[in-house]
Amino acid sequence: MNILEKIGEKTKERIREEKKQCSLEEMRNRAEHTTENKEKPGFLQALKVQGMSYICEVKKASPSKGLIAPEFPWLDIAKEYEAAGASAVSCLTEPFYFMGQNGYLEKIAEEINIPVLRKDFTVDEYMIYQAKALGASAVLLICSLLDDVKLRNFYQLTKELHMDALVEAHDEKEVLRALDCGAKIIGVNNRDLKTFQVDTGNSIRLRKIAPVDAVFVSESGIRTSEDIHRLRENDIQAVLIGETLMRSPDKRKALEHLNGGPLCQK
Ligand SMILES: O=C(O)c1ccccc1NCC(=O)[C@H](O)[C@H](O)COP(=O)(O)O
Repeated sequence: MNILEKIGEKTKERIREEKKQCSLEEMRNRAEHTTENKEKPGFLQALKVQGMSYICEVKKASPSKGLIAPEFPWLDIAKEYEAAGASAVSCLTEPFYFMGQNGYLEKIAEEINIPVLRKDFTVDEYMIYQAKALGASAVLLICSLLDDVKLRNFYQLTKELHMDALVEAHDEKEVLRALDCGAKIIGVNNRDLKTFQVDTGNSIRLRKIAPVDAVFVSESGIRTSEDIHRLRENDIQAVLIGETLMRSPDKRKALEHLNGGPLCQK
């Protein structure tokens, strides 16, 4: 089993337990009655800025790096990202490998006016209703964790709930599967899940097989303004950045440095 499969299995277990506290019917009901997000731009819309758009991640720990942020003022971090001009915030809710919590997402979504992506390992439709009920504007659908039927159904459910999905691929075949399910936002992860090595060349290579009108997000391992420049030159419209920002004491300065100047606002 690779790390993603392990996280997927652990997530299935976790959701089985969570369903005992709040059933699928109850979660569906909560999702359908939430009023959160009515005033915010959608996730897809927020990514359509001139220049590069930034999805900034609130991330305490990870399987590849262990503990990243021993001090973790998660709400202040999200507010700092918003003030610095981020297009969206990505919030980890996976507890066992990333030390995330649903409560972080819920409070962040309530307190900021940009969309929040629930960064979790969606393996059950329950998690999509739950994301909506917690205030997320978008969820992550990872191709390698889902068969074609689930990928399509889960994508469809995000649309029914007026959410967006970041559909994540690691190779050519998965980019084609993402497009096939109707994805408008394709994320390519630059992290090799066997070695944890990152190579932004992976998203540049795969950009070429997605249509120009798909919003293409390069995820993981983005460290320098040169990385951003090269991604932008290769028609990549958005980046998802965690560790580099989490380790920067001044998020605005770090983002402006990466971007080579202030971020473009809509
Ligand atoms: O971050 C990890 O170590 C990791 C390992 C296995 C599966 C997923 C993993 N990360 C999830 C992400 O996609 C990243 O948090 C995100 O792209 C930001 O990456 P980074 O900027 O490198 O922190």
